[in-house]
Amino acid sequence: MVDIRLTNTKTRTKHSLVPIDPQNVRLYLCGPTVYDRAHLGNARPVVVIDVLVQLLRHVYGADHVTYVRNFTDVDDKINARAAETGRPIRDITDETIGWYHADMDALGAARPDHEPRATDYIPQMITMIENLIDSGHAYAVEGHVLFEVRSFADYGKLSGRSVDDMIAGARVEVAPFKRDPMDFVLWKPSSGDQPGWDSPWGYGRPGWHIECSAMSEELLGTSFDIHAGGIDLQFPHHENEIAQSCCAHPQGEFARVWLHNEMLQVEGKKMSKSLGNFFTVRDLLDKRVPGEVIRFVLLSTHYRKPMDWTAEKAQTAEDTLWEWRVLTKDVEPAAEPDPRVIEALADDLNTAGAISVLYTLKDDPAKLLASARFLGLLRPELGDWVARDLAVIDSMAISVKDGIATLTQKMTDLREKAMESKDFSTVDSLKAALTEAGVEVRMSKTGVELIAGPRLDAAKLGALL
Ligand SMILES: Nc1ncnc2c1ncn2[C@@H]1O[C@H](COP(=O)(O)OP(=O)(O)OP(=O)(O)O)[C@@H](O)[C@H]1O
Ligand SMILES: [Zn+2]
Repeated sequence: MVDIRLTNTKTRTKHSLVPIDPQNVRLYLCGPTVYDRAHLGNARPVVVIDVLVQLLRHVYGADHVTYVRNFTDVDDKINARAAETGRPIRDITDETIGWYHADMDALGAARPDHEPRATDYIPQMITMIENLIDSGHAYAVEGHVLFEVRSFADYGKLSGRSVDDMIAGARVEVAPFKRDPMDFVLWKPSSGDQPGWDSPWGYGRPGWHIECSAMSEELLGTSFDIHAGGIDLQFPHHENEIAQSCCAHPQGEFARVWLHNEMLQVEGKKMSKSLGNFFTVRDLLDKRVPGEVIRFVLLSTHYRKPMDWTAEKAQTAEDTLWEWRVLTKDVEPAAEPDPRVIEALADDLNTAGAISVLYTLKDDPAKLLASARFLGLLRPELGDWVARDLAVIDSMAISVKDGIATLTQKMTDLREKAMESKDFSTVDSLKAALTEAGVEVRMSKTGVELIAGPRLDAAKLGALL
Protein backbone atom coordinates (compact mmCIF):
# COMPACT_ATOMS: atom_id res chain seq x y z
CA MET A 1 0.00 0.00 0.00
CA VAL A 2 1.19 3.53 -0.84
CA ASP A 3 2.50 5.30 2.26
CA ILE A 4 1.01 8.81 2.21
CA ARG A 5 3.07 11.28 4.24
CA LEU A 6 1.56 14.64 5.15
CA THR A 7 2.85 17.62 7.09
CA ASN A 8 0.65 18.01 10.13
CA THR A 9 0.54 21.61 11.29
CA LYS A 10 -0.33 20.41 14.78
CA THR A 11 2.85 18.35 15.24
CA ARG A 12 4.90 20.41 12.80
CA THR A 13 6.25 17.20 11.30
CA LYS A 14 5.67 15.11 8.23
CA HIS A 15 4.36 11.66 9.06
CA SER A 16 2.55 8.71 7.57
CA LEU A 17 -1.20 8.91 7.36
CA VAL A 18 -2.73 6.16 9.46
CA PRO A 19 -6.49 6.32 8.87
CA ILE A 20 -8.78 5.81 11.85
CA ASP A 21 -10.85 3.55 9.61
CA PRO A 22 -9.28 2.63 6.25
CA GLN A 23 -12.78 1.66 5.07
CA ASN A 24 -13.80 5.30 5.46
CA VAL A 25 -11.04 7.91 5.34
CA ARG A 26 -12.62 11.21 6.38
CA LEU A 27 -11.63 14.73 5.41
CA TYR A 28 -13.11 18.17 6.11
CA LEU A 29 -12.20 21.36 4.25
CA CYS A 30 -13.40 24.78 5.42
CA GLY A 31 -15.42 26.16 2.55
CA PRO A 32 -16.36 29.67 1.49
CA THR A 33 -18.55 32.30 3.07
CA VAL A 34 -21.04 32.77 0.31
CA TYR A 35 -21.64 36.42 -0.55
CA ASP A 36 -19.30 36.97 -3.48
CA ARG A 37 -17.48 35.20 -6.29
CA ALA A 38 -14.53 33.03 -5.28
CA HIS A 39 -11.19 34.69 -5.90
CA LEU A 40 -8.14 32.85 -7.14
CA GLY A 41 -6.81 32.40 -3.58
CA ASN A 42 -10.02 30.63 -2.57
CA ALA A 43 -9.47 28.18 -5.41
CA ARG A 44 -6.06 27.09 -4.12
CA PRO A 45 -7.26 24.86 -1.24
CA VAL A 46 -10.01 23.45 -3.46
CA VAL A 47 -7.61 22.34 -6.19
CA VAL A 48 -4.97 21.06 -3.74
CA ILE A 49 -7.52 19.03 -1.75
CA ASP A 50 -9.06 17.75 -4.98
CA VAL A 51 -5.70 16.12 -5.76
CA LEU A 52 -5.40 14.76 -2.22
CA VAL A 53 -8.87 13.22 -2.42
CA GLN A 54 -7.98 11.66 -5.76
CA LEU A 55 -4.86 10.16 -4.16
CA LEU A 56 -6.83 8.88 -1.15
CA ARG A 57 -9.43 7.27 -3.42
CA HIS A 58 -6.63 5.65 -5.43
CA VAL A 59 -5.04 4.20 -2.30
CA TYR A 60 -8.09 3.31 -0.18
CA GLY A 61 -10.72 2.82 -2.88
CA ALA A 62 -13.12 5.23 -4.53
CA ASP A 63 -15.92 4.45 -2.07
CA HIS A 64 -13.76 4.52 1.04
CA VAL A 65 -13.21 8.24 1.33
CA THR A 66 -15.65 10.85 2.64
CA TYR A 67 -14.90 14.44 1.68
CA VAL A 68 -16.91 17.27 3.28
CA ARG A 69 -16.65 20.95 2.37
CA ASN A 70 -19.13 23.37 3.90
CA PHE A 71 -20.84 26.56 2.81
CA THR A 72 -20.94 29.29 5.46
CA ASP A 73 -24.31 30.80 4.60
CA VAL A 74 -24.87 32.72 7.83
CA ASP A 75 -22.37 35.50 8.46
CA ASP A 76 -22.35 39.22 9.03
CA LYS A 77 -20.64 39.79 5.67
CA ILE A 78 -23.65 38.18 4.00
CA ASN A 79 -26.02 40.34 6.06
CA ALA A 80 -24.08 43.42 5.00
CA ARG A 81 -24.35 42.40 1.33
CA ALA A 82 -28.10 41.92 1.73
CA ALA A 83 -28.46 45.33 3.37
CA GLU A 84 -26.43 47.00 0.57
CA THR A 85 -28.38 45.41 -2.24
CA GLY A 86 -31.82 45.09 -0.68
CA ARG A 87 -31.90 41.44 -1.76
CA PRO A 88 -33.05 38.51 0.37
CA ILE A 89 -30.17 36.60 1.99
CA ARG A 90 -31.27 33.31 0.50
CA ASP A 91 -31.11 34.75 -3.03
CA ILE A 92 -27.56 35.94 -2.42
CA THR A 93 -26.33 32.67 -0.91
CA ASP A 94 -28.06 30.49 -3.53
CA GLU A 95 -26.66 32.57 -6.36
CA THR A 96 -23.15 32.56 -4.86
CA ILE A 97 -23.23 28.79 -4.36
CA GLY A 98 -24.24 28.40 -8.01
CA TRP A 99 -21.28 30.56 -9.10
CA TYR A 100 -18.95 28.66 -6.81
CA HIS A 101 -19.98 25.35 -8.31
CA ALA A 102 -19.58 26.62 -11.86
CA ASP A 103 -16.16 28.14 -11.14
CA MET A 104 -14.72 25.14 -9.26
CA ASP A 105 -16.14 22.77 -11.90
CA ALA A 106 -14.27 24.80 -14.50
CA LEU A 107 -11.04 24.06 -12.61
CA GLY A 108 -11.79 20.35 -12.77
CA ALA A 109 -12.37 20.02 -9.01
CA ALA A 110 -14.74 17.16 -8.20
CA ARG A 111 -17.67 18.02 -5.92
CA PRO A 112 -17.25 16.78 -2.34
CA ASP A 113 -19.42 13.94 -1.01
CA HIS A 114 -21.21 16.39 1.27
CA GLU A 115 -21.57 20.15 0.98
CA PRO A 116 -23.43 21.12 4.13
CA ARG A 117 -24.91 24.59 4.42
CA ALA A 118 -24.45 25.96 7.92
CA THR A 119 -28.10 27.00 8.19
CA ASP A 120 -29.17 23.35 7.86
CA TYR A 121 -27.27 22.45 11.06
CA ILE A 122 -28.52 25.01 13.57
CA PRO A 123 -30.05 22.37 15.93
CA GLN A 124 -26.72 20.52 16.06
CA MET A 125 -24.93 23.79 16.88
CA ILE A 126 -27.40 24.55 19.67
CA THR A 127 -26.92 21.06 21.14
CA MET A 128 -23.15 21.47 21.06
CA ILE A 129 -23.32 24.88 22.71
CA GLU A 130 -25.59 23.50 25.46
CA ASN A 131 -23.10 20.73 26.02
CA LEU A 132 -20.25 23.26 26.32
CA ILE A 133 -22.21 25.32 28.86
CA ASP A 134 -23.07 22.18 30.88
CA SER A 135 -19.45 21.07 30.96
CA GLY A 136 -18.24 24.48 32.13
CA HIS A 137 -16.50 25.58 28.94
CA ALA A 138 -18.98 28.25 27.90
CA TYR A 139 -21.20 30.87 29.52
CA ALA A 140 -24.31 32.72 28.48
CA VAL A 141 -24.49 36.46 29.00
CA GLU A 142 -26.77 39.14 27.55
CA GLY A 143 -28.13 36.92 24.78
CA HIS A 144 -24.61 35.81 23.83
CA VAL A 145 -22.86 32.56 24.55
CA LEU A 146 -19.08 32.71 24.81
CA PHE A 147 -16.47 30.02 24.88
CA GLU A 148 -14.15 30.40 27.84
CA VAL A 149 -10.71 30.00 26.30
CA ARG A 150 -8.90 29.62 29.63
CA SER A 151 -11.00 26.51 30.34
CA PHE A 152 -9.17 24.58 27.64
CA ALA A 153 -5.55 23.94 28.55
CA ASP A 154 -4.54 23.01 24.99
CA TYR A 155 -5.71 26.29 23.49
CA GLY A 156 -2.96 27.56 21.16
CA LYS A 157 -1.33 24.15 20.61
CA LEU A 158 -2.12 24.17 16.89
CA SER A 159 -0.36 27.48 16.38
CA GLY A 160 2.29 26.72 18.99
CA ARG A 161 1.59 29.92 20.88
CA SER A 162 0.44 30.80 24.36
CA VAL A 163 -2.89 32.46 24.97
CA ASP A 164 -1.12 35.61 26.17
CA ASP A 165 0.97 35.84 23.00
CA MET A 166 -2.14 35.38 20.93
CA ILE A 167 -3.97 38.14 22.76
CA ALA A 168 -1.04 40.45 22.08
CA GLY A 169 -1.03 39.64 18.36
CA ALA A 170 -4.72 39.36 17.62
CA ARG A 171 -7.41 41.86 16.98
CA VAL A 172 -9.82 40.53 19.56
CA GLU A 173 -13.19 42.08 19.94
CA VAL A 174 -13.43 43.69 23.36
CA ALA A 175 -16.90 43.45 24.86
CA PRO A 176 -17.84 44.37 28.42
CA PHE A 177 -19.60 41.05 28.99
CA LYS A 178 -16.56 38.90 28.12
CA ARG A 179 -14.76 37.30 31.05
CA ASP A 180 -11.56 37.34 29.03
CA PRO A 181 -10.80 39.24 25.82
CA MET A 182 -9.89 35.95 24.09
CA ASP A 183 -13.29 34.37 24.75
CA PHE A 184 -15.10 33.98 21.47
CA VAL A 185 -18.71 33.94 20.40
CA LEU A 186 -20.66 30.70 20.01
CA TRP A 187 -24.03 32.38 19.75
CA LYS A 188 -25.14 36.01 19.41
CA PRO A 189 -28.49 37.77 19.47
CA SER A 190 -30.23 38.81 16.26
CA SER A 191 -32.47 41.82 15.83
CA GLY A 192 -35.67 41.50 13.83
CA ASP A 193 -34.15 42.08 10.39
CA GLN A 194 -31.13 39.82 10.94
CA PRO A 195 -31.30 36.09 10.29
CA GLY A 196 -32.01 34.21 13.48
CA TRP A 197 -33.33 31.10 15.17
CA ASP A 198 -34.95 30.48 18.51
CA SER A 199 -32.56 29.11 21.10
CA PRO A 200 -32.31 28.68 24.89
CA TRP A 201 -30.51 32.08 24.89
CA GLY A 202 -33.11 33.88 22.84
CA TYR A 203 -33.49 34.64 19.16
CA GLY A 204 -30.06 34.66 17.59
CA ARG A 205 -27.49 33.14 15.27
CA PRO A 206 -24.32 31.09 15.59
CA GLY A 207 -20.74 32.34 15.52
CA TRP A 208 -18.63 31.20 12.61
CA HIS A 209 -16.37 28.70 14.40
CA ILE A 210 -19.13 26.54 15.88
CA GLU A 211 -20.50 25.91 12.39
CA CYS A 212 -17.53 23.80 11.29
CA SER A 213 -17.39 21.92 14.62
CA ALA A 214 -21.07 20.97 14.37
CA MET A 215 -21.07 20.07 10.68
CA SER A 216 -17.89 17.98 10.84
CA GLU A 217 -19.21 16.08 13.86
CA GLU A 218 -22.55 15.37 12.21
CA LEU A 219 -21.04 14.17 8.93
CA LEU A 220 -17.68 12.69 9.98
CA GLY A 221 -18.00 11.90 13.69
CA THR A 222 -16.08 13.11 16.74
CA SER A 223 -12.77 11.80 15.35
CA PHE A 224 -11.75 12.06 11.73
CA ASP A 225 -8.55 11.95 9.71
CA ILE A 226 -7.78 15.24 8.01
CA HIS A 227 -8.92 18.81 8.52
CA ALA A 228 -7.78 21.21 5.82
CA GLY A 229 -7.95 24.91 5.06
CA GLY A 230 -5.79 27.91 4.32
CA ILE A 231 -3.07 28.85 6.81
CA ASP A 232 -4.99 32.09 7.42
CA LEU A 233 -7.54 29.98 9.27
CA GLN A 234 -5.06 28.36 11.67
CA PHE A 235 -5.75 31.06 14.22
CA PRO A 236 -8.31 31.84 15.42
CA HIS A 237 -10.73 29.71 13.37
CA HIS A 238 -9.06 26.32 13.73
CA GLU A 239 -7.87 26.88 17.31
CA ASN A 240 -11.48 27.66 18.15
CA GLU A 241 -12.84 24.65 16.30
CA ILE A 242 -10.44 22.41 18.25
CA ALA A 243 -11.40 24.02 21.57
CA GLN A 244 -15.13 23.57 20.91
CA SER A 245 -14.96 20.03 19.55
CA CYS A 246 -12.45 18.66 22.04
CA CYS A 247 -14.33 20.15 25.00
CA ALA A 248 -17.71 18.96 23.72
CA HIS A 249 -16.31 15.46 23.06
CA PRO A 250 -13.31 14.81 25.30
CA GLN A 251 -13.37 11.15 24.23
CA GLY A 252 -12.92 12.11 20.54
CA GLU A 253 -9.72 13.22 18.85
CA PHE A 254 -11.42 15.71 16.51
CA ALA A 255 -9.02 15.98 13.55
CA ARG A 256 -5.86 13.89 13.50
CA VAL A 257 -3.98 15.73 10.77
CA TRP A 258 -4.19 19.46 10.14
CA LEU A 259 -3.27 20.39 6.60
CA HIS A 260 -2.81 24.06 5.78
CA ASN A 261 -2.14 25.55 2.38
CA GLU A 262 -0.07 28.71 2.12
CA MET A 263 -1.50 31.83 0.58
CA LEU A 264 -1.86 32.91 -2.98
CA GLN A 265 -0.39 36.38 -2.83
CA VAL A 266 -0.47 39.67 -4.65
CA GLU A 267 2.76 41.60 -4.23
CA GLY A 268 3.61 39.80 -1.02
CA LYS A 269 0.17 40.11 0.58
CA LYS A 270 -2.57 37.51 0.94
CA MET A 271 -5.16 37.85 -1.80
CA SER A 272 -8.39 38.49 0.08
CA LYS A 273 -11.81 39.95 -0.25
CA SER A 274 -11.32 42.18 2.77
CA LEU A 275 -8.09 43.68 1.39
CA GLY A 276 -9.74 44.18 -2.00
CA ASN A 277 -6.59 43.03 -3.83
CA PHE A 278 -8.28 40.16 -5.60
CA PHE A 279 -9.43 38.94 -8.95
CA THR A 280 -11.95 36.18 -9.28
CA VAL A 281 -11.68 32.83 -10.98
CA ARG A 282 -14.48 34.05 -13.24
CA ASP A 283 -12.44 37.14 -14.23
CA LEU A 284 -9.74 34.82 -15.52
CA LEU A 285 -12.16 32.46 -17.26
CA ASP A 286 -13.84 35.44 -18.90
CA LYS A 287 -10.43 36.58 -20.16
CA ARG A 288 -10.21 33.20 -21.87
CA VAL A 289 -7.66 31.75 -19.47
CA PRO A 290 -8.72 28.07 -19.56
CA GLY A 291 -9.68 26.51 -16.21
CA GLU A 292 -7.14 23.81 -16.91
CA VAL A 293 -4.39 26.43 -17.15
CA ILE A 294 -5.43 27.92 -13.79
CA ARG A 295 -5.34 24.44 -12.27
CA PHE A 296 -1.87 23.76 -13.73
CA VAL A 297 -0.50 27.01 -12.31
CA LEU A 298 -1.99 26.36 -8.86
CA LEU A 299 -0.46 22.88 -8.79
CA SER A 300 2.95 24.06 -10.00
CA THR A 301 3.86 25.33 -6.53
CA HIS A 302 3.89 23.14 -3.44
CA TYR A 303 0.87 23.84 -1.25
CA ARG A 304 2.99 24.88 1.73
CA LYS A 305 4.73 27.66 -0.19
CA PRO A 306 3.27 31.09 -0.87
CA MET A 307 2.78 31.80 -4.55
CA ASP A 308 1.89 34.54 -6.99
CA TRP A 309 -0.19 34.36 -10.11
CA THR A 310 1.75 35.76 -13.08
CA ALA A 311 0.86 36.07 -16.74
CA GLU A 312 4.15 34.35 -17.54
CA LYS A 313 3.22 31.26 -15.49
CA ALA A 314 -0.15 31.14 -17.22
CA GLN A 315 1.52 31.35 -20.64
CA THR A 316 3.96 28.53 -19.84
CA ALA A 317 1.10 26.40 -18.54
CA GLU A 318 -0.96 27.08 -21.63
CA ASP A 319 1.90 26.27 -24.02
CA THR A 320 2.70 23.07 -22.15
CA LEU A 321 -0.89 21.87 -21.97
CA TRP A 322 -1.41 22.68 -25.62
CA GLU A 323 1.62 20.63 -26.57
CA TRP A 324 0.53 17.72 -24.38
CA ARG A 325 -3.01 17.82 -25.73
CA VAL A 326 -1.67 17.63 -29.30
CA LEU A 327 0.67 14.80 -28.33
CA THR A 328 -2.10 12.81 -26.67
CA LYS A 329 -4.77 13.48 -29.27
CA ASP A 330 -6.51 10.20 -30.17
CA VAL A 331 -4.36 8.35 -27.61
CA GLU A 332 -5.89 5.86 -25.15
CA PRO A 333 -4.56 6.49 -21.65
CA ALA A 334 -2.35 3.84 -20.06
CA ALA A 335 -4.05 1.74 -17.38
CA GLU A 336 -2.01 3.31 -14.57
CA PRO A 337 -0.28 6.65 -14.05
CA ASP A 338 3.50 6.73 -13.80
CA PRO A 339 4.42 5.45 -10.28
CA ARG A 340 6.69 8.48 -9.84
CA VAL A 341 3.59 10.70 -9.99
CA ILE A 342 1.95 8.73 -7.17
CA GLU A 343 5.20 8.76 -5.21
CA ALA A 344 5.56 12.53 -5.56
CA LEU A 345 1.98 13.09 -4.39
CA ALA A 346 2.36 10.63 -1.51
CA ASP A 347 5.31 12.71 -0.33
CA ASP A 348 3.32 15.56 1.21
CA LEU A 349 1.40 16.27 -1.99
CA ASN A 350 4.35 17.31 -4.08
CA THR A 351 2.26 18.42 -7.03
CA ALA A 352 5.15 20.39 -8.52
CA GLY A 353 7.25 17.22 -8.49
CA ALA A 354 4.41 15.27 -10.09
CA ILE A 355 4.18 17.86 -12.89
CA SER A 356 7.92 17.64 -13.47
CA VAL A 357 7.48 13.89 -14.03
CA LEU A 358 4.94 14.67 -16.78
CA TYR A 359 7.60 16.59 -18.71
CA THR A 360 9.66 13.40 -18.96
CA LEU A 361 6.80 11.43 -20.55
CA LYS A 362 6.57 13.09 -23.95
CA ASP A 363 7.79 9.91 -25.66
CA ASP A 364 5.06 7.87 -24.03
CA PRO A 365 1.80 9.75 -24.70
CA ALA A 366 -0.40 7.01 -23.20
CA LYS A 367 1.50 7.24 -19.90
CA LEU A 368 1.55 11.03 -20.10
CA LEU A 369 -2.21 11.06 -20.51
CA ALA A 370 -2.93 8.69 -17.61
CA SER A 371 -0.48 10.55 -15.35
CA ALA A 372 -1.77 14.02 -16.23
CA ARG A 373 -5.36 12.88 -15.70
CA PHE A 374 -4.43 11.74 -12.21
CA LEU A 375 -3.66 15.41 -11.50
CA GLY A 376 -6.93 16.45 -13.13
CA LEU A 377 -5.20 17.70 -16.29
CA LEU A 378 -5.86 16.67 -19.94
CA ARG A 379 -9.31 15.44 -18.98
CA PRO A 380 -11.83 15.58 -21.84
CA GLU A 381 -14.22 17.86 -19.94
CA LEU A 382 -11.53 20.57 -19.61
CA GLY A 383 -10.47 20.40 -23.24
CA ASP A 384 -12.87 22.79 -24.98
CA TRP A 385 -10.20 25.45 -25.31
CA VAL A 386 -8.12 23.31 -27.69
CA ALA A 387 -10.99 21.52 -29.45
CA ARG A 388 -10.93 23.89 -32.42
CA ASP A 389 -7.16 23.63 -32.87
CA LEU A 390 -7.31 19.86 -32.65
CA ALA A 391 -10.04 19.80 -35.27
CA VAL A 392 -7.88 21.90 -37.61
CA ILE A 393 -4.98 19.53 -37.04
CA ASP A 394 -7.27 16.61 -37.86
CA SER A 395 -8.29 18.25 -41.10
CA MET A 396 -4.70 18.62 -42.29
CA ALA A 397 -3.53 16.17 -44.89
CA ILE A 398 -0.43 15.44 -42.85
CA SER A 399 -0.31 15.27 -39.06
CA VAL A 400 1.38 18.10 -37.19
CA LYS A 401 3.85 15.63 -35.77
CA ASP A 402 4.90 14.44 -39.22
CA GLY A 403 4.89 17.98 -40.54
CA ILE A 404 7.18 19.14 -37.76
CA ALA A 405 9.48 16.18 -38.35
CA THR A 406 9.72 16.97 -42.07
CA LEU A 407 10.39 20.65 -41.40
CA THR A 408 12.99 19.84 -38.75
CA GLN A 409 14.85 17.79 -41.32
CA LYS A 410 14.51 20.55 -43.93
CA MET A 411 15.86 23.12 -41.48
CA THR A 412 18.75 20.86 -40.48
CA ASP A 413 19.75 20.35 -44.12
CA LEU A 414 19.53 24.07 -44.89
CA ARG A 415 21.63 24.86 -41.86
CA GLU A 416 24.34 22.41 -42.83
CA LYS A 417 24.55 23.92 -46.30
CA ALA A 418 24.61 27.42 -44.86
CA MET A 419 27.50 26.54 -42.57
CA GLU A 420 29.55 25.66 -45.63
CA SER A 421 28.49 28.56 -47.82
CA LYS A 422 28.30 31.06 -44.94
CA ASP A 423 25.04 32.27 -46.48
CA PHE A 424 22.29 31.93 -43.88
CA SER A 425 19.55 33.71 -45.81
CA THR A 426 17.54 30.53 -46.57
CA VAL A 427 17.79 29.45 -42.93
CA ASP A 428 16.64 32.85 -41.79
CA SER A 429 13.69 32.96 -44.14
CA LEU A 430 12.46 29.46 -43.17
CA LYS A 431 12.85 30.40 -39.51
CA ALA A 432 10.79 33.55 -40.05
CA ALA A 433 8.10 31.59 -41.87
CA LEU A 434 7.95 28.99 -39.11
CA THR A 435 7.70 31.65 -36.43
CA GLU A 436 4.93 33.26 -38.44
CA ALA A 437 3.14 29.88 -38.48
CA GLY A 438 3.38 29.68 -34.67
CA VAL A 439 6.29 27.26 -34.48
CA GLU A 440 9.15 28.04 -32.15
CA VAL A 441 12.58 27.34 -33.64
CA ARG A 442 15.41 26.40 -31.30
CA MET A 443 18.86 25.96 -32.76
CA SER A 444 21.88 24.82 -30.82
CA LYS A 445 25.16 23.04 -31.44
CA THR A 446 23.41 19.72 -31.09
CA GLY A 447 20.74 20.42 -33.68
CA VAL A 448 17.42 21.95 -34.55
CA GLU A 449 14.25 21.65 -32.49
CA LEU A 450 10.86 22.84 -33.68
CA ILE A 451 8.06 23.26 -31.16
CA ALA A 452 4.46 23.73 -32.19
CA GLY A 453 2.86 26.19 -29.78
CA PRO A 454 -0.73 27.16 -29.05
CA ARG A 455 -0.66 29.84 -31.73
CA LEU A 456 0.10 27.29 -34.44
CA ASP A 457 -1.45 28.23 -37.75
CA ALA A 458 -2.09 24.89 -39.35
CA ALA A 459 -2.67 26.33 -42.82
CA LYS A 460 0.61 28.27 -42.80
CA LEU A 461 2.46 25.23 -41.52
CA GLY A 462 0.95 23.12 -44.29
CA ALA A 463 2.12 25.64 -46.89
CA LEU A 464 5.73 25.17 -45.80
CA LEU A 465 5.74 21.46 -46.44
N1 LIG B 1 -5.11 34.15 -0.72
C1 LIG B 1 -5.45 32.91 -0.39
N2 LIG B 1 -4.68 31.87 -0.75
C2 LIG B 1 -5.03 30.61 -0.46
N3 LIG B 1 -6.16 30.27 0.22
C3 LIG B 1 -6.98 31.27 0.60
C4 LIG B 1 -6.68 32.64 0.32
N4 LIG B 1 -7.68 33.41 0.81
C5 LIG B 1 -8.57 32.58 1.38
N5 LIG B 1 -8.16 31.30 1.26
C6 LIG B 1 -8.91 30.12 1.68
O1 LIG B 1 -10.17 30.11 1.02
C7 LIG B 1 -11.18 29.55 1.84
C8 LIG B 1 -12.38 30.47 1.96
O2 LIG B 1 -11.98 31.66 2.62
P1 LIG B 1 -12.84 32.96 2.89
O3 LIG B 1 -14.21 32.80 2.33
O4 LIG B 1 -12.68 33.32 4.31
O5 LIG B 1 -12.06 34.01 1.92
P2 LIG B 1 -11.20 35.33 2.17
O6 LIG B 1 -10.82 35.87 0.85
O7 LIG B 1 -10.11 35.05 3.15
O8 LIG B 1 -12.24 36.31 2.75
P3 LIG B 1 -11.99 37.53 3.71
O9 LIG B 1 -10.87 38.33 3.19
O10 LIG B 1 -13.27 38.26 3.58
O11 LIG B 1 -11.71 36.92 5.05
C9 LIG B 1 -10.47 29.21 3.16
O12 LIG B 1 -10.07 27.86 3.18
C10 LIG B 1 -9.27 30.13 3.14
O13 LIG B 1 -8.22 29.63 3.93
ZN1 LIG C 1 -14.04 25.95 9.27
